[in-house]
Amino acid sequence: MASAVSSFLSSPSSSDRLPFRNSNHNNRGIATLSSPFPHLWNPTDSLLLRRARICCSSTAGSSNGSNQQHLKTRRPAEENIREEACRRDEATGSRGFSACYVPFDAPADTAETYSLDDVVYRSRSGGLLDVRHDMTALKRFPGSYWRDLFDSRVGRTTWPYGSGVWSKKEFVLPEIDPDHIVSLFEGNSNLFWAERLGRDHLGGMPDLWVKHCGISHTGSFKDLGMTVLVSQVNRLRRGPLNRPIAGVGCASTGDTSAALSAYCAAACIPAIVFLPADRISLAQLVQPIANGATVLSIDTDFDGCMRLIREVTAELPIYLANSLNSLRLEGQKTAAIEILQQFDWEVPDWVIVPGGNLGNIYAFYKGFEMCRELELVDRMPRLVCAQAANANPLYLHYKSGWADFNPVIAADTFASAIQIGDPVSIDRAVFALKATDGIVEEATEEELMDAMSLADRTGMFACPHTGVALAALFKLRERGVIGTNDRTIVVSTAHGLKFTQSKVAYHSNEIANMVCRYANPPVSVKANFGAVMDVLKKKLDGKLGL
Ligand SMILES: Cc1ncc(COP(=O)(O)O)c(C=O)c1O
Ligand SMILES: N[C@@H](CCOP(=O)(O)O)C(=O)O
Repeated sequence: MASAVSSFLSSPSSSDRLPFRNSNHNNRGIATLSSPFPHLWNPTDSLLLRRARICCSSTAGSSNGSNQQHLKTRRPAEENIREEACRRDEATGSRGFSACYVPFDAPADTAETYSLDDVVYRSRSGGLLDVRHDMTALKRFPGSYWRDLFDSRVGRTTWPYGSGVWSKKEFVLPEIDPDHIVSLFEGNSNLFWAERLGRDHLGGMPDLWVKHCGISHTGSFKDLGMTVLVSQVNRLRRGPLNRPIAGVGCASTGDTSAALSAYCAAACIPAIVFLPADRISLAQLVQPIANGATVLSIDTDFDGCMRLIREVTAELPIYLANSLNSLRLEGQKTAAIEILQQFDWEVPDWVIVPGGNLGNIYAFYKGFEMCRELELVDRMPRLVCAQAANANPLYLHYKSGWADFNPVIAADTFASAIQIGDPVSIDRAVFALKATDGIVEEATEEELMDAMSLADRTGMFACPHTGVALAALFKLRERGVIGTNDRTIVVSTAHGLKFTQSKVAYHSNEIANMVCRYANPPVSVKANFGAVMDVLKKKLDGKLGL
């Protein structure tokens, strides 16, 4: 496949390779006339004219306009939801909310800040960055205001709030113009009550839930972060900023690349993805290919790809889309806010997250912590990060009592998307776990595949990474750390359909040194009634009433 794929490859033309211009220019303006993509969501003269026309026509003829404000009039036929949002946003704008980059874990009064319009991934000292919101501005409103506002936006088509990410826009990218947002209405994912798994296999756990972040546009939680990152790139590339960003690039174990490619394709922005050759599933490989990305299948592991993309993005005007870029985490943190919302703003006891490059565990921390600080809720859940034993640098670090961190060479694992030995967000993960009295667990290949397959037996179709999180849950229940009645959320990070090869191997009993306890291979039967009856009698022994 890799060689077939190589014929798809093409490099960006050299004329696109303009140097970045870092700037503090902070655009608060609304949609512009100079978009490089006139065919795409372009606020052209005619849109401005239409806006003006619509504003006039909606005030004219409504002599008692204020009495009717609570009634939403249908948007005019010639206007789409994006245009409607721009018209509305001219009145409301960012309402004084703002955010900037600061060094990760910097003191409140740090002088080192960067505009989100800067292209910057590292602090002056080479450390990680974080997006810091103006909490004083947000605190002007009580927690109940934010709860009601977010609840009022769920499940609507109003641009951009129909997205589970952008329904929390004020907590994400408060200043972005709705016209620059690239959203596929991601988020709002199912919080699945794992009734049978909890009851039959975890000692009667009545309050066990699976947050299905993988039932999403590209089949993983990465969509939540990518809508934010690609929206910001769209803003930078379009007027008035007009930054010469030739494309967006990432290293990936399969899910980041799928999300990046889809969002870039939707926004007509070139995507470049570096994939470790022969280490990702076929379904994941075909996603960026189908979306028209430039796909480089590289003869190294994920950590090698990550080193290369960092070098390349330092050299070329290609914007980095990995979670080293803290913008991504602003979108991913909304999954935590969504969980709170789905429980009517009650805080669960435990949240278990599979970890690889370790951005997501911090994103969950950040979402919960922001809601606590702004008094949407009154406490924090305890976080568990679950790793595959074959790729467990965080687990080893935790077991050493957070002594020196040592990267590892990650071995092959069925949880291929977390086959990462040198996670870029190690500091963020340690911070999140320490702040929540968190725990790190690991799962062997057999444990993760059994846990995934057992969950499937109860009606799920989990991915192996969710299997890692479920295996951690089994262990913590066995040890009595998680109690029978604890409200527990397992974060499912990808769709099982992306990982059918591993399920086929398991159910075919084809995996060396693995018992495959829950394997359920199909039965081959001759095409005659007697043979079929024999199989059914044997299978349903005693349950046929014969
Ligand atoms: C399916 C899946 N689960 C879990 C993870 C781990 O997320 P993170 O890298 O943010 O720790 C990833 C990516 O790394 C993933 O693709
Ligand atoms: N699992 C990830 C690995 C890269 O993680 P990122 O969050 O830093 O982009 C993937 O799917 O590529």
